[in-house]
Amino acid sequence: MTEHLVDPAVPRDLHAFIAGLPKAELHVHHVGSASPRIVSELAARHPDSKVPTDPEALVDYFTFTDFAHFIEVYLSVVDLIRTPEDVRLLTYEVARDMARQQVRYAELTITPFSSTRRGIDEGAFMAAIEDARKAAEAEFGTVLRWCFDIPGEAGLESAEETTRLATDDRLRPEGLVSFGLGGPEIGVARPQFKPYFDRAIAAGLHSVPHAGETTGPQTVWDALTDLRAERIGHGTSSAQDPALLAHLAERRIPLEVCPTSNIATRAVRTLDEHPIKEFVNAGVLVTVNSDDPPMFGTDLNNEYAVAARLLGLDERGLADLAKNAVEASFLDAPGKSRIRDEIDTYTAAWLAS
Ligand SMILES: O=C(O)c1cccc(C(=O)CC[C@H]2O[C@@H](n3cnc4c(=O)[nH]cnc43)[C@H](O)[C@@H]2O)c1
Ligand SMILES: [Zn+2]
Repeated sequence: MTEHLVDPAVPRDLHAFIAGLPKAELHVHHVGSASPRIVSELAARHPDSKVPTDPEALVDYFTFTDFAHFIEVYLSVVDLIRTPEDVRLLTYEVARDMARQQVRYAELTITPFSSTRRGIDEGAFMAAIEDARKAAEAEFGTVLRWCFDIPGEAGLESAEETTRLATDDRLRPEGLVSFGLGGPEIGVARPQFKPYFDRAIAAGLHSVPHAGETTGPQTVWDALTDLRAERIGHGTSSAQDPALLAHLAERRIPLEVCPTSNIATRAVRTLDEHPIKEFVNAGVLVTVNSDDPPMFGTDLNNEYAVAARLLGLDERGLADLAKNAVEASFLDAPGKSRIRDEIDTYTAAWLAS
């Protein structure tokens, strides 16, 4: 366990339980998962980069004044990924870090536009992520699936390119299950992306846009109505609208909650002010996720510890939280059953010991 991530308000044995708990993660970004180890390796390949390689300097570099600053730093890490081999390394090593946390299944959000516009060949990009996915499953036992997201701030050109890459049968990777929308929300209205989501949904992809992370509940309504969202990335501001919470609960539309991310980007002031408990009390299906873990100084295990504290969860409560992510995932029924059974077996053995 990483010592700086041990929350003193959470008993040590609950941290240990979380560390071994089989988990699924539904909201985690590809480039945003590059650990200091991975960043160092990429920076060594591309020494002209301004991204620091020293882990201590990286902590400062990954301290954000607001969401816009976060995106600026994020893009400097994107600039480290220049070749298909960089893409493969990043993807494979991210899976290794997930496996260490007992992540059995992850839907990883990838922004292919950022790579293709920087000159990486689109076919080689798809081959690199697929090669890493297959190797990770065989070697680490972690099943990866992809969400391709539009970087909204990059405009409709990026929406067109992302939709093309996600729906062209000659390119579309086998692991692709969903279609997203990320980046800043302020000034980037959701409805303009409706035609692109319509095409992606028609091609069989699930709709999972970010909404309500840095803007109000209307953005979540827009994501539901115009983008036909099946899950909401963050959805934090839903707490301001009781009718929206009731709608999410009634339709079983899960929220992908990322508590530490919301503090790091200053979308929420403190963890104690985070509305996760309001979501649970309203009957919303809550999943807990790490978003851009090294950039936000967290990992998935820490997010479960945060949830344990904010929601007052014991081992059974944490197992139910892990099962929420399985239920909300786009895994097939046998895949869901397998992870649920593993969670139950692990929890029963832990409680019996
Ligand atoms: O690649 C480019 O050239 C480019 C140009 C303009 C804007 C962008 C982006 O906005 C990239 C943003 C990208 O950010 C990702 N992301 C990562 N973490 C979060 C998050 O916590 N909330 C929202 N978005 C996030 C996401 O994958 C975006 O697509 C790129
Ligand atoms: Zn995100």
